[in-house]
Amino acid sequence: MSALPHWSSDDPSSAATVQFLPPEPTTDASPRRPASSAATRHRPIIRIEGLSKSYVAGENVLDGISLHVAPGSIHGIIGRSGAGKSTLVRCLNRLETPSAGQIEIDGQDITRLHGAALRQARRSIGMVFQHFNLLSSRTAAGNVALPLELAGHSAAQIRQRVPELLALVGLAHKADAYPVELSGGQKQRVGIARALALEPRILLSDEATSALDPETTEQTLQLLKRINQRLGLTIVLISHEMEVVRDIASHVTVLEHGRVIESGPTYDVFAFPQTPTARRFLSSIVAHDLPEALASRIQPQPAPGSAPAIRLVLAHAAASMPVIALLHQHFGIQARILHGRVDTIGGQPLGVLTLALPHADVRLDEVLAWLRQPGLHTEFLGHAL
Ligand SMILES: Nc1ncnc2c1ncn2[C@@H]1O[C@H](COP(=O)(O)OP(=O)(O)OP(=O)(O)O)[C@@H](O)[C@H]1O
Repeated sequence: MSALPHWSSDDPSSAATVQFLPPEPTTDASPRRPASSAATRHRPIIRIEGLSKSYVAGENVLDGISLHVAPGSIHGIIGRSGAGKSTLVRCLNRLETPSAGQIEIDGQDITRLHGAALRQARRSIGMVFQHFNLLSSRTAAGNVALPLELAGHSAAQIRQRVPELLALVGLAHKADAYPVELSGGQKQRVGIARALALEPRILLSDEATSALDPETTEQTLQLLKRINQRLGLTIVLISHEMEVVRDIASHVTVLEHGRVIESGPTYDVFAFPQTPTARRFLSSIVAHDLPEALASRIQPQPAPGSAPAIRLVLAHAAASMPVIALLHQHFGIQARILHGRVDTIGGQPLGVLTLALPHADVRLDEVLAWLRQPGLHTEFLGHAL
């Protein structure tokens, strides 16, 4: 006997009647991400085309990467260990030499540059590292002065510029301190001031907050954000911490085996990941994937005591929609939350909920049709026991 005889277990996409429509014009709530974004509207400051890199002949660590980075954006690069993130970022400032492809920075193909021309181009790209890479024999001021000295600035220019840079990162009072006398967060701020010394247009950050505690991470991210906004600096940031990407990146690219598998505005990638890898990666932030124990309780066919299970992505304004109350109001359904999370991505709310919808008197296809509303994406998962 089926416990839910009136629910349709047919293909839910063949939904018929729409019982209730919102007052505003409906737009397609498709899970596919929008094609147009800031990264495609502006002339990119970084344009990577067909970039490949191998350390060992025949083994591509980067495999035909094409990627555009919009000026003024903060672009996160995520992916498993060994996916090629550091190699990609190190190709951007030619710490690594690409095996094939082009990298244009501000319209100039840096893969063709050598010697003095390459050194000149590198000045427009600063870099911060996970372990700060400060010279222990130099004070904070001395570390910040180093790139200026190497670039041939006069002593008078350096005396003027270094205090400005230390003030920018909130360390004017630590000019004479040696690295050993600084906390991790302070060392990283010296690293950031040093990276900004030659007024780069791009800042590369390779796990810059990974060695810091959560509070210091937050302060460092706020500093990077301020610098991004105040100086219009483009930041390319590798992080294995999805919270960092959520809090700071306007765009994100997911790498797997040296290839781009997803790329777009952070909100869209987080709300509608297109690949299992990205879904897994984002699961600490967005509840796309169900815990194993729960997933195994959802079966394709109804069974006695089971209830249809759906996943709802509530994006933008829809995230504040009282969807459970509305399901009850319109269909008399007493939805049960099986799993879910609401978070804020780039200042915008995003909710992902898995609901069980026990009810005997309504057709599932009608409920799914009603759920097709702006900002709401619904996926029928099966029948939850
Ligand atoms: N200098 C090198 N010589 C040889 N192989 C290298 C070198 N640097 C990186 N690799 C290899 O290239 C692959 C990609 O490494 P990369 O450091 O770019 O990945 P990643 O995504 O940044 O990893 P992680 O998150 O662990 O830092 C790995 O298999 C790594 O072993």
